[in-house]
Amino acid sequence: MRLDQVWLRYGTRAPWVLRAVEVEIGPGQSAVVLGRNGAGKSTLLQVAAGVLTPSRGVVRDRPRTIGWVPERFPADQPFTVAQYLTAMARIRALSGPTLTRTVDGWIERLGIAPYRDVRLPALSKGTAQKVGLAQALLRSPDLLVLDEPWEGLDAATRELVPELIREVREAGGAVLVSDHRGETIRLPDAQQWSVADGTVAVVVPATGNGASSGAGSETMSVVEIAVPAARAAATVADLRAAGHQVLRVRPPDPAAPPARPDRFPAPAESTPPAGPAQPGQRAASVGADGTGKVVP
Ligand SMILES: Nc1ncnc2c1ncn2[C@@H]1O[C@H](COP(=O)(O)OP(=O)(O)OP(=O)(O)O)[C@@H](O)[C@H]1O
Repeated sequence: MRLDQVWLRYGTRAPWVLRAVEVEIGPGQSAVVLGRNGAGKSTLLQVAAGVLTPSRGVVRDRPRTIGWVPERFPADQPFTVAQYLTAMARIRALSGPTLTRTVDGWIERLGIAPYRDVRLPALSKGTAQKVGLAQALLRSPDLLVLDEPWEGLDAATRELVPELIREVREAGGAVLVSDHRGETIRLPDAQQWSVADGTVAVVVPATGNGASSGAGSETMSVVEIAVPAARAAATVADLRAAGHQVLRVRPPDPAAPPARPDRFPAPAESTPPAGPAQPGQRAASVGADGTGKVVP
């Protein structure tokens, strides 16, 4: 799945929350979405899950079966846990003994059996969150999107979350998860998507979860280039066609000085050799303000 030049704002006069975002994730991969409060993590996840439609740009190749766990499970519904999960399982085209087995299995695994006949509004936040997790996993998702899944969970279930993520990945699903508690230290091989100022910077780990070009173990070079804003989209297309991975295009920064040809000195003896990129780092961007990173 790829977010292609995605922009989003909550109203025609509202400020942009996401600006020219370019990220992608493939089957079996996971990414942790990081950023300060209000940076746009939930917005990004909702766009990925199809809950929000981009104001501009497109989401390409979104998988068919999506498990979506919002930051706050909407527990204001007049059903018991069992009724709710059964209805959700039907929506996911389960039926008969498979439906019963699946619903019972998740109720058991997430430790919510004592609450199966309790109505959703009466649940604690943590138990409601578990119901939210269960409904997302009733059918093995091709894309699992978890917004702050650790919030309100007890210790045992917090331990379970990385296991659930691993299982989805092993079944070929992709996983996006936001985290402001630092819990994603439990997901060492996930990509990191850092959201700031409406843009997303990507760091791919050296092993285990590389992006689709599979160059995770190579030593990477980072090339920064500047293009006129009007040429940004075409340049991205050219770079992709040439086999480079372009993960980000920075929007114009009005405060930035105009790019000058001498901003990036030509390689010369006096130029200190660039160190290797961070292990596994494959950031790439073409900045309309003139900065960016392209990795072959
Ligand atoms: N439904 C909405 N209507 C208007 N503005 C919104 C809406 N949802 C979010 N925003 C605004 O969009 C910006 C990004 O919010 P978002 O919830 O995506 O950030 P976040 O990084 O997930 O924050 P947090 O860590 O606090 O959950 C914020 O300025 C927020 O106020």
